[in-house]
This record gives sequence, C-alpha cells and structure tokens, in this order.
Amino acid sequence: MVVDDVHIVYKIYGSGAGRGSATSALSRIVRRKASPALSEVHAVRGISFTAYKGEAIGLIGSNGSGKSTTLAAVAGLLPTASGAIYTDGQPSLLGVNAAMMNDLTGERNVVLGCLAMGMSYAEVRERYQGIVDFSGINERGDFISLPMRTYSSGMGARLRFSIAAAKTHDVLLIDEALSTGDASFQRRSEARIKELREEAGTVFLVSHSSKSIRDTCDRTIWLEHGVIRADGPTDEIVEAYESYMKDRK
Ligand SMILES: Nc1ncnc2c1ncn2[C@@H]1O[C@H](COP(=O)(O)OP(=O)(O)OP(=O)(O)O)[C@@H](O)[C@H]1O
Repeated sequence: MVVDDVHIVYKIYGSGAGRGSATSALSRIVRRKASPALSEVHAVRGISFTAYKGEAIGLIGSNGSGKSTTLAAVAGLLPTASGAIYTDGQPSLLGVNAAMMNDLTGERNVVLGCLAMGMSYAEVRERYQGIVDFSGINERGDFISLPMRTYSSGMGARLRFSIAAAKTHDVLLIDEALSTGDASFQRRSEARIKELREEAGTVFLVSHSSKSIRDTCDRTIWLEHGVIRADGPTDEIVEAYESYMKDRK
C-alpha cells in the first residue's frame, strides 16, 4: 500500500454564529443567499508512507492527531483533499463503532456481518460456531441470542473483532477494538492478528495502549497534528512517544 502526500479536510456546514436557527435560514431564503459558509478542519496534512504485505503497523498519537481519519481514508470512507492512496486488495475497517444492528441478536449480527464480508450461507454456517467461541460472548450464559444493545461495550467490540477476523483480509484496519477486551481476549486476538499477517495481509492498529501496539506490531507510525512525527521500529517509536507524552504533562 502506498500513501502519497495525503491531505484530508473535514468540511463543516452550518457552523458559525446564527447558523442553523430558523430566522437565519429565513433571511437566507429572503435574500436568496447560497448555503451558509463552511468551516474546515485540516485533519491530516501531507502524510506519506509505504506498507508491505505481512506487516502489522501501529498508529499512535495524542487525541485528535488524525489516526482514525487516516484509517477511514485508507478504507476509502473519506475522500482525500489532495494526494492519493494505492492499495493492492480490498481494505476493511474494523472500528469500535462499526455498523452492527443493536436491536438484532448477536447471532443475527454474526450472520449479517459474514454475509456483508462476502461469505456464502454455507461458509457462514461452517464458521458460525468458531466466531462465537472466539468472541467468548457465551462464556457467562447464552448472550448470543440476546439483542446487541444488552451487551457491554467490550462484549460488542469482541464480537465485531471476531466477525472481522473470521475472514482473511488483504488490508485489515483495526481502530481501538483490542483495548476493550479483557486479558484473555487480548491474547487470543493478538494470536489471530499474527495469523492474519501470515496469510499475507497487512494489519493497521490504532490504539492508545502501548502494550497492544508493542505486542502486535513491529513497525509504528506516530502522528501528531496530522503529520507523521516518526515512523520506524515499534520499540523505538513507542518509547519516544511515551517520553514526549510525559514531558507534556
Ligand atoms: N466528522 C468530523 N468532522 C469534523 N472534524 C472531525 C471529524 N472527525 C474528526 N475531526 C477532526 O479531525 C482531527 C483528527 O481527528 P481523529 O479522530 O482522526 O483523531 P485521532 O487521532 O483518531 O484521535 P483520538 O485519539 O481521540 O481517537 C481532530 O481535530 C478532529 O476534531
């Protein structure tokens, strides 16, 4: 995957004083003025890197540094303002907020998620039990037949990860999902990420937990204010980042 001088700008409509109120809308209609001015957030400012098959790359940085935005752009969910992203294969984003139907049971979500990833009914039937066992959702009772809204955030994240990890991905983008699981689930998911890498995929992991980055990734990119501050071996970069964060306190 090649990310070449990518800039991402969020355009925010309807911001500013008086925008959005009924009177300001009415005055715009009367004066036949165009839509309200928009403000912009320049979230990613010219980042470039190359990622290879079989690599697991961690993305770290303080809040608002552009990590999730970068992942969303690589997944093709956000347009770039300039620059380009080239990937060999289909990237799939596994976010903590990935779309799951909260009113449906865990079981239905597993089936829907697998179908959405392109599996056939026969493949879903074959993999279903493995996914439920991996997630550990049923360890304390029959939760898989309850609606997703009854799950804790950690349980939801575990099920999402288990569904996504059931398939081999060309490029798997993981946003914070691992840090929500407990220790035993984290061990299982680290092992699964290693397998996914061996199956010739590239894995990106956004996390605030230095531990999950250290345990899963051998290369790390540190973003700050939308630019790459450092890119290199995980141990070096995480150490530099931790001392930077300590100095900021
Ligand atoms: N939907 C949005 N609309 C407008 N601005 C946004 C939107 N999402 C993010 N931003 C802005 O883009 C910048 C980067 O945000 P992003 O979520 O990528 O950061 P992050 O590094 O993932 O942060 P965190 O560690 O808090 O998850 C921030 O300044 C944020 O305010």
